[in-house]
Amino acid sequence: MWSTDLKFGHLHGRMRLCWLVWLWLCTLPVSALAEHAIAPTPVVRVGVYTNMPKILMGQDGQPSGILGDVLVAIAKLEHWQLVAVPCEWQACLNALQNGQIDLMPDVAFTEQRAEVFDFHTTPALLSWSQIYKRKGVSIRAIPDLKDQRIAVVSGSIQASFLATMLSSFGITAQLVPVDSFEQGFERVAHGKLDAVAANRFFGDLHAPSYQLEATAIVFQPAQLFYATAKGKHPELLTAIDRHLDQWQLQSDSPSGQALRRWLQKSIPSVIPPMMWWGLAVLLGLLGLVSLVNLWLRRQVTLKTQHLQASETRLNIILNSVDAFIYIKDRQLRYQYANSKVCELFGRPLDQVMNQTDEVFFDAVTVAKLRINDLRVIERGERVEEEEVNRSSDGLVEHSYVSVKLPLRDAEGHIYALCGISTDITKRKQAEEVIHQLAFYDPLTGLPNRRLLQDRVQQLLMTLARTPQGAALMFIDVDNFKDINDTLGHDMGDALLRQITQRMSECIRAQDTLARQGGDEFVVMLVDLSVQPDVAASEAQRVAQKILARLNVPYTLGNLQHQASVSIGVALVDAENPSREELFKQADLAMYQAKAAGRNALRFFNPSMQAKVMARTTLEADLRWALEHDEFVLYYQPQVNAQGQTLGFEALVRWQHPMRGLVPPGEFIATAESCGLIVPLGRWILHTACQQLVAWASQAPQDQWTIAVNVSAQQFRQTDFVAQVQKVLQKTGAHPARLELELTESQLVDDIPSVIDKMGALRDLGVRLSLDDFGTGYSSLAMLKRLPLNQLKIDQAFVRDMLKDPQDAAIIRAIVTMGESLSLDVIAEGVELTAQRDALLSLGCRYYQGYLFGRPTAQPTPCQM
Ligand SMILES: Nc1nc2c(ncn2[C@@H]2O[C@H](COP(=O)(O)O[C@H]3[C@@H](O)[C@H](n4cnc5c(=O)[nH]c(N)nc54)O[C@@H]3COP(=O)(O)O)[C@@H](O)[C@H]2O)c(=O)[nH]1
Repeated sequence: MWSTDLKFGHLHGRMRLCWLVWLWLCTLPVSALAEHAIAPTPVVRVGVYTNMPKILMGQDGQPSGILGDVLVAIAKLEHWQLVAVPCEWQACLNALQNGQIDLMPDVAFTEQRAEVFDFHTTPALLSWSQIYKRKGVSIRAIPDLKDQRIAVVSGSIQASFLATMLSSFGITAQLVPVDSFEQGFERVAHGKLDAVAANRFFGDLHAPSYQLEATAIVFQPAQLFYATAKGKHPELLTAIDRHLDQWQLQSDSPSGQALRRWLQKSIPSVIPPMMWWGLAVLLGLLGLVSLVNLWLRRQVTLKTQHLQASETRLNIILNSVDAFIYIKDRQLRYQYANSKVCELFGRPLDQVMNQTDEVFFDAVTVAKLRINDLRVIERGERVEEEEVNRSSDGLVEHSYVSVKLPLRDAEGHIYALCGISTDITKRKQAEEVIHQLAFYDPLTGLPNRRLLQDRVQQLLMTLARTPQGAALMFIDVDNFKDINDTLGHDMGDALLRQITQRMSECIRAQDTLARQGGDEFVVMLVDLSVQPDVAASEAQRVAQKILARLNVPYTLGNLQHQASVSIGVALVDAENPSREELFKQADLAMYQAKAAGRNALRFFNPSMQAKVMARTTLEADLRWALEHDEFVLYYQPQVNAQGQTLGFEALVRWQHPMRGLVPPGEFIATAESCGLIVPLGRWILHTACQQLVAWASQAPQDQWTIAVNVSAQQFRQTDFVAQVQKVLQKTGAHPARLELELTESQLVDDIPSVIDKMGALRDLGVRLSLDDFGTGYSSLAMLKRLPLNQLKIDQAFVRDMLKDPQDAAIIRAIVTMGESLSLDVIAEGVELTAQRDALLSLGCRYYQGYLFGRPTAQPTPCQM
């Protein structure tokens, strides 16, 4: 039994056990050491600093103290030649790391130190720190440290551990740094400080000589080891472990002897029994803590190894999958990128980290990515979308399917997003090729029969909802077989390509040109007029354009070749029975065109065909009529309430050599649809102005006005104002005598430019009248903005005003409106005196109608 144990003789058995557990030092029969073979004596340089009673330089120049004696005992058994190298603590550790010494005793294990030093496994000594106080200072437990001045060795483990412990208890104490335990003990002894923190070995040994007392405040249990530089001397550590393990089992081992020898020196002869009790409990606890600590360290090591292995495995997986995996923080900066992402960006990971997409993609891509990223980061959505991303130089484009998920912390806050993207560029390209092959003709690149059928089906569905005119044209190249047979298939292909090019120049972007196969093409025209007649003539115009364009000779190799096509047209409307029926109709019409001698156009519907033919003839006749002065102007008087003639409306007639006098209702619409209305309108304006000039020389005609109808197309001409100005200048007509009649429908589109144009006409001095008023949608607000002089009540209201009170009410409203806007109001179609009287009673004072005179070639004033 060693002397300390004797002092515990009165303790309870379990406490003694704790004490023994904690004090691991055991003994081993010396005979066992004889098993070691005697080898050449290696020199072991040992760092020795002074930390009584653990380590100090012995008088024989060998390490001394508990750890020094243990080492000397091991060295003897291992036949090491110990060379004690004196040094200060930090210098010793530096020397060990630099290889200037081989072994260092009294080194507590920490994770940081384990990075640069190796430790053996069985602790050489267990220690703890304790607070020692001056007599008279009242420190019994941790709370008593509040506001005390406590010496701590600067940079020591006690200093940082004590600071952390106090702050975790919320206790403020003044920790005063000192250079050594001796200095700390001295300053406490002299009353400059209240207490000192030291390791228990030093404290127990020196406290009595400084008249200091150990307190019950014990902290920071530590396992002390011999350490070597990392990877340098495993054999030393193995040998130390071997002996320490053996000595644990021996009652009188060298380590036990060393402990007894030095602790005996340190323990004062008289120790208060209560102190022993407290100490025993504490030591027991500390022993337990040490064991738990040891176990925890093992667990931590195991867990760390496990985690490292997991991380390595995960990295291997993440870097080997065929996907782009990345993590972006809330500022959308990359915080992780697997090797596929780094390859894509052409940068190593450290140059990807903390960068945003601006560095890697072009502006359009960045904007699109940002929208999705913010949905994840800000709204916590899981976003799964196809992305087309272009590199920052705009040269490389890839398609991806991307899934982005929010990453949340333990409290559920989103701190990042994780994205997984799969490159589907090749798949997309393959799909595109498949789509191209499935829906497009390889020779011409045009939609094939399948896509055409689909588009026609879509059209029929659209027509069921939104009425519009449309037409299907079957176009077959005349005698194409002969070209193939005589010039060869390559020439035939070349011709088909040139025909394709020319036809695509004849249609609009919204129309479809398709190749059915062989020499058969189909054009689907959309957005035609809802009126079948007009739609037919629109389709006819396109077809004629195609016929003319395709009839121009082709260059095939060295040859000039003349080709033509036959076109069959079927009008499409909501009534069309089915797509198949429609195709049949167009096909049939096309065969009729062929039968008609080729290079021809035929409509499926015979009556439509007749109408189209009639329209074609009419157009040609109108052109002829204009060139050969077959148009004449008729004049109808406009009068006031007293029946005085104020002017006339000019109304065009066609003096047809065969048909006689043709009224405008039979040709104005055709003239409008074929654009002939523009030159015709110019002629009418010019003739009306000439009439004004003819009247200008004598009264009362010099005061008469002429109202001229202006068609929508005419008015829409950008130089219309200039045309009017030119006619006025050329004829010398007085602008104030000219009145232009516009209709409401002409004014509704692009109102600002209409107002500008009307303003410019008013500036010329010309009067402006709104024709057929009441049939359109003019609002008071719009009327207010138009620089008008007159409203002309549509004859439909006048016709029925005597029978229908609603018509009378409308007329009254128009008159009131005119008055409030300071506009003249004239009623047309006045045939009866009763109508005139009723109009007058409603406030309308200007009239036009058969009651006052029919339109005549010679302007004839009212005779009433
Ligand atoms: N762009 C141009 N359009 C013109 C021109 N000349 C005529 N037209 C337009 O043609 C439509 C038919 O005109 P018209 O057959 O001449 O009929 C006009 C009158 O004859 C007719 N009218 C006049 N008084 C009566 C009446 O008491 N009863 C009755 N049943 N009909 C009558 O009304 C027509 C005048 O219409 P409006 O122009 O609205 O004043 C017609 O829409 C003309 O606009 C032309 O030169 N250019």
